[in-house]
Amino acid sequence: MQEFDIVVIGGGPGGLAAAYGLHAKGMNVAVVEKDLWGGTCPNRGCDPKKILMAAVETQAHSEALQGHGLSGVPQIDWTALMAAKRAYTEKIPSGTHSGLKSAGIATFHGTASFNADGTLTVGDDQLNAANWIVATGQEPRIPAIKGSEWLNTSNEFLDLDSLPADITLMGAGFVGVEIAAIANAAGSHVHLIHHSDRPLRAFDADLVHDLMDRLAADGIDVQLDTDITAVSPADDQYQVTTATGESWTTGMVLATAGRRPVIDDLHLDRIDVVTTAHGITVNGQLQTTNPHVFALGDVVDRPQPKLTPVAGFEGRYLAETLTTCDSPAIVYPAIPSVVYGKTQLAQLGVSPEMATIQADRYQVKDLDLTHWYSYQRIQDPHARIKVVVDRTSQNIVGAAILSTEAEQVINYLDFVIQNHMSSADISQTIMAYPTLASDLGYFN
Ligand SMILES: Cc1cc2nc3c(=O)[nH]c(=O)nc-3n(C[C@H](O)[C@H](O)[C@H](O)COP(=O)(O)OP(=O)(O)OC[C@H]3O[C@@H](n4cnc5c(N)ncnc54)[C@H](O)[C@@H]3O)c2cc1C
Ligand SMILES: NC(=O)c1ccc[n+]([C@@H]2O[C@H](COP(=O)([O-])OP(=O)(O)OC[C@H]3O[C@@H](n4cnc5c(N)ncnc54)[C@H](O)[C@@H]3O)[C@@H](O)[C@H]2O)c1
Repeated sequence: MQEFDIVVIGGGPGGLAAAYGLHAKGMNVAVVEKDLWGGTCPNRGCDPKKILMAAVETQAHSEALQGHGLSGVPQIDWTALMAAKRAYTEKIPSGTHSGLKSAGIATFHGTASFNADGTLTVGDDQLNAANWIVATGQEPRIPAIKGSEWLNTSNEFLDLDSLPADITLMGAGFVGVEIAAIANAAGSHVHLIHHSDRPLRAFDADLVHDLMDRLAADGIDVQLDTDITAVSPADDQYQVTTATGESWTTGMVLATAGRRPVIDDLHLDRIDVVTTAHGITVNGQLQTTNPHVFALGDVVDRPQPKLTPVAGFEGRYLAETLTTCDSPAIVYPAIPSVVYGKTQLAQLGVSPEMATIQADRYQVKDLDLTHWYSYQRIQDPHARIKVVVDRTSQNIVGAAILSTEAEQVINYLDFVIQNHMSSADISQTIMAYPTLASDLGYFN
């Protein structure tokens, strides 16, 4: 039996933030990882996705300037782009593991499983700890349809040797919309199929509608209120069938219908940790129903979006609070969400929809940005922002933006909201001009 102060299960961004923080406070820490050290984000999530997106964004900027000083749209070389992605991702697991080892954090590679006596088995190793942190993340959910065994996921897409000429995505959430943008820009014909009329439900409905129009204008076959009911092999392709009997042949079908918590192997029932279909139940201190077991990151059942910076924030919170008594509950700052692509959709703070419901408290400014200098310069065809302003303080408290530059603007607004600033406050800062940052003072 090997004894530790804390054992962290899951070597992703959340687990690693907790492990390094607790180690820095003098704790004897071990981390267990069953697959790739570094977890989803750097191996098969945010980072490889955004490497592919670099080509998409550059192509989109060039496309917008056709007839405005550029001629010829660059084409994506999938093989070379995938090689660039792999050159980055292949170093992640060994680099992450050696970072832990050189810091003096114990590591175990294998699937962790709790025993009824509260200890942990990892292969041939038996571990015991005063406290445990479960940070095992999520994995793609495979819908139970006829032929579900033929469905692939974002894991396979982000490591494809060659891109099929036709690809079908089942679900228009974050993953589906981003993969649609990449595959479309790289030359594949994309079917983006969503079962309801409300894709990207967490985002402003008007801007989502605008985004769907943009995707359709780019040549993506966007079908809402459509259920894929069966997938079957057809020669070296697949036949997709919908509930209304429509069908087509496609080179690959991806389940992009959401993700599920990775908890099956842990046997959490043996140690009285309660879970739901959405993940592990925790209190405000991220403590589970077993007082010695904590959980963080994507595996937790909580309303905050499941994003890398949120997992890291929770890891740092636990590193701080596990070493103190009677710690205060975690308080999340405003959390920006961005759907990347040729056109980016971003949102932060009080949503325009919520602000409209509470109209006596908030004002929503719906601004067409296409004629603003920053967007004319790059010929951004559909830039629009909704800014939420608190009527009493005049502070900006929320925003939703659709534009090729949304990821930058939302991060500037994150600082504005975090620092309780109004446009008048922003005007007291001299920004480099003309830039997206110098636009901030004009938002109300
Ligand atoms: C395609 C895609 C794109 C994304 N893009 C973005 C983005 O642009 N921005 C963003 O902020 N977020 C993005 N995300 C979400 C982001 O990847 C996650 O929020 C983040 O990785 C969560 O970190 P985590 O530490 O909670 O879990 P994970 O990173 O999933 O790590 C959990 C680790 O636990 C391990 N594990 C599981 N069970 C066991 C066990 N029994 N024993 C031992 N180890 C175990 C797993 O192998 C895994 O390595 C994306 C996700 C996907 C799938
Ligand atoms: N840019 C980013 O920050 C980014 C990118 C990718 C993923 N993520 C994170 O990962 C999480 C998971 O992303 P995701 O896209 O897998 O899930 P998601 O929940 O965002 O989207 C899945 C969508 O599929 C729909 N769906 C469910 N069943 C379906 C079916 N049978 N047919 C068609 N559609 C169906 C759901 O209604 C939902 O809208 C996100 O919530 C986000 O937190 C973030």
